[in-house]
Amino acid sequence: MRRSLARLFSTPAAGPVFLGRPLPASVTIVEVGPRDGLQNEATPIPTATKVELIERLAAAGLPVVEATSFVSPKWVPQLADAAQVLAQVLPRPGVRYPVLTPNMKGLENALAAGSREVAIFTAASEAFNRANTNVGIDDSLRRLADVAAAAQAEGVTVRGYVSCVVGCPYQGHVPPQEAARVAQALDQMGCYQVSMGDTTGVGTPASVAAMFEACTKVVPVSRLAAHMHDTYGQGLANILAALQLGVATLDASVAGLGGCPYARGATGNVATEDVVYMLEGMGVAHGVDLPALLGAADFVCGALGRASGSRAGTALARRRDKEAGAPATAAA
Ligand SMILES: CC(C)(COP(=O)([O-])OP(=O)([O-])OC[C@H]1O[C@@H](n2cnc3c(N)ncnc32)[C@H](O)[C@@H]1OP(=O)([O-])[O-])[C@@H](O)C(=O)NCCC(=O)NCCSC(=O)C[C@@](C)(O)CC(=O)[O-]
Repeated sequence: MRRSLARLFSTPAAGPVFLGRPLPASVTIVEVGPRDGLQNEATPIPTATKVELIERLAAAGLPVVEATSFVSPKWVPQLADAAQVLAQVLPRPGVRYPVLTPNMKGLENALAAGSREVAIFTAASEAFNRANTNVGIDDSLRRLADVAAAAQAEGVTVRGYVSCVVGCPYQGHVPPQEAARVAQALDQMGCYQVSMGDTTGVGTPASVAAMFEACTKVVPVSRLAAHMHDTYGQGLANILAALQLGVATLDASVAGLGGCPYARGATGNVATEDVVYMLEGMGVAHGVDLPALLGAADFVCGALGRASGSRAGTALARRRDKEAGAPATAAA
């Protein structure tokens, strides 16, 4: 598989360049499949399956695997086993397992479960934020400031999320300045990074670039991440737009799993396999072992009884299986 991929791509001589402009030499992929991917699943998934998925993703070289959420089990029943998941995941050197915490109760539960990194979340859309967390944007920012301060007092790292950064299922267009205002508020709370979420995948490279351009006026690009859903098939194009602006942290979900329970019709994040394939082809270092990632995708798709949502993953798995059946010389 590695040799056959190497035959597809030529390595750029002096760092990755696209249309004459440099891209980040390396990116960090934040794997959100076990949290964002599974939170919307209607059928209960055994804790052991979640734990095995997380461990397979970590073993595939993903340095950050968002493991679960300490949210209300009434709101997101699928992740009610958050503490058990964290208790069972084996620590792995160099890998972090952040969890979502919407409020102080979530933080207390996460700390009690031994979490060392949490993510707080709000939205650039008033209506979505009320649907997702029962409060408006400014009230949520006040609540989250307390959560961030309490986490930091315990030495726990805090990441921020802004949802609906270009469009909202309830109120439509979201102005870039509003996304930037909320990103700046999270940045000022001491979040080490703010991940900008196109929750329903309605963005296009133009709207995503405009949003990031507004954000980089108030938050350094090194502290921004792209969290693109692929509902309208724009996920990779939107990621490319973000990369061109220097965004070097990309959220993605193995097999393209996911969707937000409070954004009806939204499908999963851009698939990790698709992102890795694009980065590989463009000469951007990503640190992920693609065959191991394909193995994790096979595992979760088998457990959920469904086909992968990743186009690259599906094609690569077909290629892998063909090569495995072919004589060694033919696969060289
Ligand atoms: C924020 C709340 C809790 C407010 O929900 P609320 O109902 O307003 O909460 P409350 O403070 O009034 O409490 C009501 C009950 O919930 C309990 N409770 C309260 N908090 C917790 C907690 N943390 N853990 C466990 N239980 C909790 C609390 O103890 C109480 O229990 P009762 O007394 O009735 O038995 C709720 O709205 C919630 O959990 N929302 C989370 C929704 C969610 O997880 N959405 C998906 C994640 S965000 C996302 O996917 C977007 C993202 C990040 O991926 C980026 C993108 O794509 O855009």
